[in-house]
Amino acid sequence: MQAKETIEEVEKINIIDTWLKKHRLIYVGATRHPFILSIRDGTVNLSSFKTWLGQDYIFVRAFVSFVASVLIKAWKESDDSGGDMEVLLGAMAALNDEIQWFKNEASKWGVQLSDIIPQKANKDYCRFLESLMSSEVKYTVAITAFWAIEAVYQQSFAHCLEDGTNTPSDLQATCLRWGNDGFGQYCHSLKQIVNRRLAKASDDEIKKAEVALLDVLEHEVEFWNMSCGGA
Ligand SMILES: Cc1ncc(CN)c(N)n1
Repeated sequence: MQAKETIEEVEKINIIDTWLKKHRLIYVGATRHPFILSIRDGTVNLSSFKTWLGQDYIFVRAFVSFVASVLIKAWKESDDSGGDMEVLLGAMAALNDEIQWFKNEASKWGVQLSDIIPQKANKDYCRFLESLMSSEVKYTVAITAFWAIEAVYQQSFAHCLEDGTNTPSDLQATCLRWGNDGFGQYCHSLKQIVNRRLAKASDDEIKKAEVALLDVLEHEVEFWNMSCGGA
């Protein structure tokens, strides 16, 4: 009995890692997608890359509003003992740079951002973000989704920068954008916030946060599929 309680306590401290083990298949599907693997081995189709670039620019604009809503929830619901506001403000500032980065990359690759029409997977993902912006959705659930969205990109693009990969030199900057150590550290800070919130959350919130994580992973897979010319 004593031993079982100890395991449960340990799992409560790091619920995220427990979930990532439990949902390993879909997590690997999102972070080791064929599109990412094609960047990593240098066989990436440049028209797929340009599709991803244009569609992601639209996504990031919706993502900014979502992050603003998470910031508002943090202000209303968090005791901020873990410096949540600072981390979220840093995220907003990074997204400002990210939007500028997309504009520069688009002009480099000849992608006309004003002509981009959002595809179904992108519209579905943006609608999901909007659903999380509702005041009915708790901070713990929204920040779990937020961490997952950032972590998928960090894990995916860092994979393309490992030793022995064949990532094309003109895509290195893209991989570094999300695969750099600073972004990894930022994702780690978000994960700590999420684990701290989940350790204190009600069973209902924990259940909703786990569903939000799974929803994010499914949307990320669909987003990569769309970039490869799927849905
Ligand atoms: C689809 C998607 N997911 C995540 C990220 C990282 N902010 C992004 N730019 N686009």
